[in-house]
Amino acid sequence: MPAALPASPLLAVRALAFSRDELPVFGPLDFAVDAGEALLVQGGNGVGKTTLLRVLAGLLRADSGAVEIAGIPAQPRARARHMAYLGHLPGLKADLSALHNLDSLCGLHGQRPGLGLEQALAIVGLAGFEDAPLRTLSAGQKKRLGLARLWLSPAPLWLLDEPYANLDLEGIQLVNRMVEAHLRAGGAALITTHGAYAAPPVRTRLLELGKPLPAGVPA
Ligand SMILES: Nc1ncnc2c1ncn2[C@@H]1O[C@H](COP(=O)(O)OP(=O)(O)OP(=O)(O)O)[C@@H](O)[C@H]1O
Repeated sequence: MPAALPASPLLAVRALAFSRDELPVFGPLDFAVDAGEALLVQGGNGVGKTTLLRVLAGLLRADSGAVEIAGIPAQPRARARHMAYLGHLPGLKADLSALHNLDSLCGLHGQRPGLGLEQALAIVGLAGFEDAPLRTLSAGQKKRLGLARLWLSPAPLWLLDEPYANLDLEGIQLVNRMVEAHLRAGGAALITTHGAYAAPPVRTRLLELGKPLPAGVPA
């Protein structure tokens, strides 16, 4: 009997590079993330963490390199099915209520079965805020609404840009519990952070991005 082939990683990145105005922002980078695993993308301000996640999400085009999702080249349809992106601007509308925001995002990107919108709001501590317009929520409450959206997403690969920003201690623990449960269920997560202070206790790889020196600055 032939030996079983190893399964492809959920995300595989080869020689991925991105530059702006011919100045390198990151890369070439090679890494992989398996199901059940987190990749912590670390580095100081301006090293390219957000840019990397936006390239992976297909929001920016890389100069060179390849991105594969479960062994398949990351075309827009594969990205839409497999990736959920939580960024600084999580695609929420200021004049819609918390519930309507979730409803419209689930309509666009899908919703995992067996979990209601109100239930997701309660999980992130927003019970009672269903009808509140987004513009009346605090920065941390908006982040929690983004987390409810994430929790409702059926996508296995989470791209989390500074998920702890604006959250209180209980919110930070909520993110870590969500990541743990998502990985236990066979998902994976890329998490950008300035430091290791809030890393969830899960199987984790590290990707340290370094700062490219500005032109004219001595090494
Ligand atoms: N829209 C843009 N136009 C031009 N340059 C940009 C733009 N966005 C980011 N940059 C530059 O690209 C580099 C990487 O930025 P990026 O936001 O990816 O860094 P980061 O590591 O996420 O930083 P931070 O920790 O401060 O959020 C920085 O030098 C930044 O100045």
